[in-house]
Amino acid sequence: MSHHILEVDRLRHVYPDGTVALSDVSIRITHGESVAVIGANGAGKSTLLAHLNGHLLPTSGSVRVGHLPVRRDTLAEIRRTVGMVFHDPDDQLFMPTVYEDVAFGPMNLGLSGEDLERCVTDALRQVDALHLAGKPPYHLSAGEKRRVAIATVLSMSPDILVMDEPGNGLDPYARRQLINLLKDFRHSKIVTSHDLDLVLDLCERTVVLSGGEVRADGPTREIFQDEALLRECRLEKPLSMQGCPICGA
Ligand SMILES: Nc1ncnc2c1ncn2[C@@H]1O[C@H](COP(=O)(O)OP(=O)(O)OP(=O)(O)O)[C@@H](O)[C@H]1O
Repeated sequence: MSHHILEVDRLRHVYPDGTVALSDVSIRITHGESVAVIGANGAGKSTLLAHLNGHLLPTSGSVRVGHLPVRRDTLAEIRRTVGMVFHDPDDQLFMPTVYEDVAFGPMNLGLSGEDLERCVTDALRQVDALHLAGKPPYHLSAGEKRRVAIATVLSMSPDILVMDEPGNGLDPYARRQLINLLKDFRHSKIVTSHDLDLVLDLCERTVVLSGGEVRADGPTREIFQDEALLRECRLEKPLSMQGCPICGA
């Protein structure tokens, strides 16, 4: 299972305009962990996640998936192991129909015929989007697009699932379905979200980013109990930990 270990070592990322989005970030995620990366707007969450499957490459430092360093020449193998749900579903959906979008990855892995059909159907069913199979992605609602984007990644059966704001735009029912789906996913998952109740429900470990640096890394409930840390990093407790404003419970 060593290929399921994700190691980020002294990662620094400077965008071409000189913005230092990440400086000296180190994190080790072992097989089966469920980890949230949280932080205020601009903290560096999306930049960090984009390094985990080589969508961005480090300015310095390194990212490794098991024995493989994330580099231009290892990208194909890295992307078979690390499935990435992007912040914006439009970055993920580009085929004429939803079916073709979900089939794209498995087809490239050599699946065809009934195997391909079963794989696409299963992935769409998991996100309750089978009825959308024949639609063009640009006709979908925001929440439907999000669910289909998740299906394009599930259809590849990744060993590590990386999701940037997976709950964005989902109605409460779809959000709950997503949480249950992710709870059933046996391998490692790394999620960014401003939905801190989702984080509390889903991730036993939380990494707090602020100004491109790791400010805290530990058990999620302990992180959310640290009021000074939350204040400093412009975060708030999940609603479910804020108590009832009427009865004070
Ligand atoms: N392509 C880019 N060029 C220059 N600066 C960028 C680029 N993309 C992001 N940044 C900057 O890098 C920093 C980190 O951005 P990032 O998108 O990683 O933050 P985030 O924590 O995901 O924020 P949010 O919660 O708003 O999604 C910000 O200061 C942002 O302005």
